[in-house]
Amino acid sequence: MSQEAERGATLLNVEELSVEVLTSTGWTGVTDTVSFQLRRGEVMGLVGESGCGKSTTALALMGLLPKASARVASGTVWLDGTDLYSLSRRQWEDLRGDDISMIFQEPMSSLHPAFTVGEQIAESVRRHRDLGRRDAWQRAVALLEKVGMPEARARATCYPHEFSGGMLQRVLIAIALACEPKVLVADEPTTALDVTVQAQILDLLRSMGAEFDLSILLVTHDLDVVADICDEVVVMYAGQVVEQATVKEFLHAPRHPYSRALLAGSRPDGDDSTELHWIPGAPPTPGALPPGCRFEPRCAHAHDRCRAEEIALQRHPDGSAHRCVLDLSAPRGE
Ligand SMILES: Nc1ncnc2c1ncn2[C@@H]1O[C@H](COP(=O)(O)OP(=O)(O)OP(=O)(O)O)[C@@H](O)[C@H]1O
Repeated sequence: MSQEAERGATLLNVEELSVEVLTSTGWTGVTDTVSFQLRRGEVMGLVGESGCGKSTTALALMGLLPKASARVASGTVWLDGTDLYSLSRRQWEDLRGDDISMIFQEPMSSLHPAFTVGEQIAESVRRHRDLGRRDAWQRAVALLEKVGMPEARARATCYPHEFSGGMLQRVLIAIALACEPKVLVADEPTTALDVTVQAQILDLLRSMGAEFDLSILLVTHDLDVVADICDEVVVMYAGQVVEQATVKEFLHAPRHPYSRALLAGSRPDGDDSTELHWIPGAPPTPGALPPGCRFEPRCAHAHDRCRAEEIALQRHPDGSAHRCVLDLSAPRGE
């Protein structure tokens, strides 16, 4: 079997995506030629410290960048063979929900306070499927049952403020899955929840992913979450992809010094916290990038070449990639 077949066919192909945002000095790049491939049925973690461009990337591939302050400068996103940036506004609206859905950290901000959750799920179903009100309502109740909502029929008639954060995230997952999309983009979906509820929502995502044959792009800063449910990882630093690897490769033999630093920092002695908060220094701000490698000022392995030239992303035959003159994964011996 070819390596491509073993890893599954590519469903979402992000090619050289660069996004700019409007700052006091004008349009400034915040992501730079981001490329990765999400395969069918795969759960991919998009990780990196705060400000590295994870959410911007996620919004860009949903066509949801805030128009006044952010724009795609270059690059292409293909979803199952469709060039997303060639779509009209109307086609984007049809695609979102139908083929690709997104859930956010704060479920409350995605729901309308004045409508019951059942109405909101049914509305999402009706927007994409030719169903009458009664059938859409039945589907909403069935979806709530599927995402583990107790007493789904009764809870469908409740308003968002009547739910806990974890239950609201289940409602959002029900809306996201209402039309059985191919891809779910989840931006820190468990960050606002307490630890027990986080585990339940991750279990739900995992089981929904398997049941619906979903590909999931999971934006997270939590490496426990990555280890728990992801198959593949894309590591971003200062707007660039610095490593793409299977979770196993990433956890046991990361190639890039930044990946290694994240992993080391997520396991401080006597503390099982996995927040990415400890690497000395801070990522550069978008308008003030160092010459050469963007991680060089914080890198324990840096040398002259890293300061002198930009480092290209190297692609490897097994589908992984890294952006460094070194390869720290000694066992693979490159
Ligand atoms: N609409 C915007 N206008 C101005 N700057 C923006 C906008 N959106 C993002 N940025 C800037 O782009 C950079 C990347 O932000 P982004 O939210 O994508 O990072 P992130 O990795 O998702 O971080 P976090 O984990 O904190 O959400 C940051 O410097 C951020 O301030």
